[in-house]
Amino acid sequence: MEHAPKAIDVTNDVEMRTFNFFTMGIDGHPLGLHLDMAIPTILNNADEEQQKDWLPKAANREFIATYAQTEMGHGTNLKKLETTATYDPKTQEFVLNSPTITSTKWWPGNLGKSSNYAVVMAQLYTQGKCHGAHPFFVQLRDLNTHKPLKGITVGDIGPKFGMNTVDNGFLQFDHVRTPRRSMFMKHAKVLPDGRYVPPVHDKLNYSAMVFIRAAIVSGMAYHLLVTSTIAVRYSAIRRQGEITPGAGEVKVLDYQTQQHRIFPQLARGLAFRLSGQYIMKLYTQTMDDIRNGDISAVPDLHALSCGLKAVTTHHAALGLEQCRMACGGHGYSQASGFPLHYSVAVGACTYEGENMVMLLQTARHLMKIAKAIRAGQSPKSNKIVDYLFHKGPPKCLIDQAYDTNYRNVLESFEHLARRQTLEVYDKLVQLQQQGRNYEQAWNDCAVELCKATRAHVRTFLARTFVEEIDKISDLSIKSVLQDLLQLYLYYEVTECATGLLEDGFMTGQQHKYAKKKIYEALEKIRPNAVSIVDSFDFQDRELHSVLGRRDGNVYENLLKWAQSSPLNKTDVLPFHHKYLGKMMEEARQRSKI
Ligand SMILES: CC/C=C\C/C=C\C/C=C\C/C=C\CCCCC(=O)SCCNC(=O)CCNC(=O)[C@H](O)C(C)(C)COP(=O)(O)OP(=O)(O)OC[C@H]1O[C@@H](n2cnc3c(N)ncnc32)[C@H](O)[C@@H]1OP(=O)(O)O
Ligand SMILES: Cc1cc2nc3c(=O)[nH]c(=O)nc-3n(C[C@H](O)[C@H](O)[C@H](O)COP(=O)(O)OP(=O)(O)OC[C@H]3O[C@@H](n4cnc5c(N)ncnc54)[C@H](O)[C@@H]3O)c2cc1C
Repeated sequence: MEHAPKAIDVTNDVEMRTFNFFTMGIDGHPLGLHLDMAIPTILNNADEEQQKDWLPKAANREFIATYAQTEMGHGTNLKKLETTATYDPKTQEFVLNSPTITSTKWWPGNLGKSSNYAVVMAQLYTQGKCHGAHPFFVQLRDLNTHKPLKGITVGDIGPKFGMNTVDNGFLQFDHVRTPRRSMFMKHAKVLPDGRYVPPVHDKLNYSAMVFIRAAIVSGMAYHLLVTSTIAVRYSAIRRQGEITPGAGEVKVLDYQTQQHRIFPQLARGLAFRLSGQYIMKLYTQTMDDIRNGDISAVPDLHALSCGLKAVTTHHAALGLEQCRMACGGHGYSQASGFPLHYSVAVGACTYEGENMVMLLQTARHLMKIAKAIRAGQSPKSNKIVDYLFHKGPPKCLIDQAYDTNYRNVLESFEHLARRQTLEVYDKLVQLQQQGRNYEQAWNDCAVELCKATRAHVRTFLARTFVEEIDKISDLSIKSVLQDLLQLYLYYEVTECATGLLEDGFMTGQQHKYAKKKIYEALEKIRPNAVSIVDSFDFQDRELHSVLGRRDGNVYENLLKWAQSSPLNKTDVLPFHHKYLGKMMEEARQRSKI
């Protein structure tokens, strides 16, 4: 063979991600931010010349870059970031500075020890005027010695709740000079003489955040499917108690309570997976549109990605905990894998926009739609929000036999989202009429605004699930997935029942009907549960779980796992006689006296 094939093509994004994932686990690694945020920023925010220079080197890993935006004092409110980048036309350089303690960059992943470059978000000053936060591509460490460059203080922020294989870091600039062209110039620009050229849309600089918010949806699907795999497999091994006295101990998966705990997580995982694919396609399409000068889809993408990010991370956090508790005492052991999966997954409730803040971003979008509805405007052929303009049935019809393709269930979700959106909009208007300014009124309505977003996102997730299952042509696969769909839809109906009952849309009888449909779905899913999770084809090394092993050999391996603990290297700990042994010996001596 002339050229032996390389094992991994490091410039191939998919190959690299797969390789990193299987070799470095799920709790992060030194290239995470480089691949997930720095490269997307270069792709979407660097101009052609900058891309030519930076992209091949980034893909080839000639440097490692991170995304340094959050500061000790501000993460959410980007307008108040304090790091400054002041343009000096004499030298055609920007001067980066961290004027206060709170301006210290804090949290960026892989900044602590690994990265030698960073995308730095800083307030751009030129010709005496501030133009808001803009991204700069800044070298932080020497390429040979890896020591911080002059004027740069950088380090690791210390252990965290989880993801401790990621070196999240801090960073300060003391009047560090960087060339004019280190500013990302695809959208906004600073000309050599210092003139500022604004972007066509002032949030295009935020596209890397939008990318991760969209990616998180599939990430949460992954976590939920992994942890429900562990819980289903273990529950099919674990025997405890009897259902029929004298008939022998049953697998705990046969208990209805156990199924009700685990199967909805499985169903939600699938729903998130399907919506995750949708939002990623929307992201790619919108970025292509932006490249072609069309920015019209940016607000829709932003609104949907924020809402999905918040809802899916929150439900994943709750679902993971249910899976852990479903595994009883062994679920609390690190051998279960749950501590690892949980601590990684819940980070996403916070990073890339704190969840409440994200829900409120989507609500801004919903309020604009409500305003248009109240003004009598027509929908704009937008698949995601048009339903808000339509009048649905006055009464819930979920218990009708003719509910083809769950139209009546979807209409119930739509009804709730429409009512919640319009009611909170009316309250916002009313409060302003009573003298509150918009921001005060907004804060007074914030909890209800978040509810509107959740109802809207629930509608989107459910509709996507129904539409995607409808497309499946293999009837045996479709039938299994339809059971999960049934569970998902009626479970979600009961989850938002208060809202549906509140205005008399749904009756108590219909609520009971939804519960009956849940129990029916649990029964249908039970015989297929293990095959369903096996079909995801997760490798044991992904699950990190003795309880979730594919071969089901739990007990023998649990014992081996415990025996391999460092504490069990010796029967007697080396310091035993110095402390506990001594204490007991002294106590025994005293009691003899
Ligand atoms: C197995 C794998 C498992 C799971 C994970 C999967 C993938 C994850 C991969 C890797 C994860 C690893 C590590 C994690 C990395 C985390 C990195 C970070 O956290 S980076 C820092 C993230 N920071 C934030 O998200 C900050 C949150 N704040 C904001 O985004 C904004 O400030 C704001 C809250 C949205 C408000 O913006 P701002 O104050 O600037 O503006 P206004 O409120 O006045 O709004 C003005 C106007 O603009 C609209 N808007 C805001 N943002 C955007 C946007 N991005 N795009 C489009 N439009 C936007 C806003 O809605 C307003 O619109 P208007 O209503 O006025 O029309
Ligand atoms: C694991 C992890 C990795 C991270 N990686 C990076 C990284 O690589 N790069 C980077 O730049 N950053 C990173 N971050 C930082 C992260 O993006 C921020 O922590 C996050 O955006 C939340 O911002 P905050 O910390 O300022 O929270 P705060 O805004 O201080 O939130 C505190 C509370 O205030 C509430 N709140 C704040 N503003 C409002 C509002 N307007 N309305 C209602 N409630 C509000 C929030 O809902 C929350 O309950 C990371 C964080 C974590 C945990």
